[in-house]
Amino acid sequence: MEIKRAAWITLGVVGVAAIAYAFHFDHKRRNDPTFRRQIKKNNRKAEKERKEREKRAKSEIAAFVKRALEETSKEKFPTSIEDKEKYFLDQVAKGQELFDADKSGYEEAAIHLYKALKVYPSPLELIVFYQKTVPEAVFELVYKLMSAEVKKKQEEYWESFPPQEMKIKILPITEPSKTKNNKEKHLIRGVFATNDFNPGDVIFIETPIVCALEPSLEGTTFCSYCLTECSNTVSDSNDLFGPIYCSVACRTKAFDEYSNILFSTSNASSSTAHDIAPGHNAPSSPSFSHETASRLISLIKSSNAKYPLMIARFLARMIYEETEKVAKGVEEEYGTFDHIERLRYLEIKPTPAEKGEIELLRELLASKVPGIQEFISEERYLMLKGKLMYNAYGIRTHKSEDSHLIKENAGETMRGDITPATGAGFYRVASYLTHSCEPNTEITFPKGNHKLSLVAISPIKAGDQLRVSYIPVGDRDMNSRRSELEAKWKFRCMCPKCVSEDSVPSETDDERNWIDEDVEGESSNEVAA
Ligand SMILES: C[S@@+](CC[C@H](N)C(=O)[O-])C[C@H]1O[C@@H](n2cnc3c(N)ncnc32)[C@H](O)[C@@H]1O
Repeated sequence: MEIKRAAWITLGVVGVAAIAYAFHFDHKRRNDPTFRRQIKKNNRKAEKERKEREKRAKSEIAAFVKRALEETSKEKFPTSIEDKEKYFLDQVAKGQELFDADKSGYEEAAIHLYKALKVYPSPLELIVFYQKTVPEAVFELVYKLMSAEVKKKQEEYWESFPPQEMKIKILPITEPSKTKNNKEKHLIRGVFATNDFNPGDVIFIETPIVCALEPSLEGTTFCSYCLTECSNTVSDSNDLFGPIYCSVACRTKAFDEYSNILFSTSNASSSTAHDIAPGHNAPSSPSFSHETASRLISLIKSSNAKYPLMIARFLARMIYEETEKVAKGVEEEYGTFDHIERLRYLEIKPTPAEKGEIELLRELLASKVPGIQEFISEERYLMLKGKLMYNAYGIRTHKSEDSHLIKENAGETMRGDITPATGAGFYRVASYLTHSCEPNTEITFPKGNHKLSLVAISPIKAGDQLRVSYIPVGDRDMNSRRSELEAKWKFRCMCPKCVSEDSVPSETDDERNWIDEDVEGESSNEVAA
């Protein structure tokens, strides 16, 4: 009881002293200019010291990141699975030893853990594990290294893509605002020639990342892989989708890139799977879900919807790339996902149809790649669908008299073509071509398959922007062209023809303003539908 009382008295005395000091302080602050100046000076000094400390810490981290990335870039990473395993365990052990010893070893520990990450097949899983097990300060350093690497890779992307032999560059453009009252500028990219071209010249040829036939043509006389019309067909009796191919080469590519993962009941590798005569199926994969695959197939066929198939193929292709990377120990500098990251897209609002597609895809792929369910989030699926639908081109390989065979799904056709397409393809470079009502290039499929050729239709000088027409132009007036583009593509056409024909020019209707600096974070600058 006595102790408690004494404690209260002490607290009371201290409290009274503090309040008295606060009064004194406030009084001085209000009435004594020298005191006020002194306080301001002290505050400025403290703020300066804080900023200096922050700056020092930042530059220490920057120096560490630079040193660590340089050191890692000189490292000869193992390629075989056994050597990778050994290397991984060795790096993790060294890292742990260092961070267990004391704080002075944190930086070196982070470098070892980062090196371990570079050979681990699923780095994201490992990062989550690190977060739970290594000291927070070490984790922060590893995370900084990873972020710096991603940033560097993004900055270097446009140095190696597109390859020089395509004779084009993809450069940022500031797009004048879409509406006259909107002063905001949007940053997009366009394709520019690096050589001169004459009408009729092929500027580049491109193979799609993925493509798909209109579902009503599957299993008829069109190759499911390259979309060509073929008289001699090759089938794959192990594929529940029932595709036909124009050649063994196309069948093998389709099997390796996606059908093996999606609809094939065969568990064998491509070299053996197709040597099995039709009717003599290879043993099916124990994890393969016939039922889920069949449900996805009937969804695609009954609704005539090719985009769920294109997305399934796209995701399967990503899985294929990852497995190739692990098996061969060689990593493509930029994977499929890196290529689509910067593309614009239309935001798609989820409908019950999309929710069903996502569920089926998740179920199907989870039986092949455990843990992929989380990757196929609703947001990511819709983003992928938006990017594919907004940027894909219709591929026309059929004779016009066969057009009646095609039942296009109106909800999936954005381009205003008069004749239906045989299918659609999603291309890395062509996706960046902007529209003009007076285009200088056109997209063709001269080989009658999925290979896209961009052909010059007027003289082009190095440095000119290459533009195609998204809509039939003919002799339509500016308002009609702009309305179609606004309705289907959600942008106000600012091509030179529309700008010159616009009788009420606005300040945003000037010629485009080319800029050199890199565009950051475009993946989020989607055009709202
Ligand atoms: C199919 S994407 C082309 C890819 C785009 N250049 C990019 O950076 O991802 C179509 C987008 O390009 C822009 N665009 C294309 N042609 C245009 C034009 N004539 N006038 C204004 N914007 C255009 C619009 O923002 C439209 O949303």
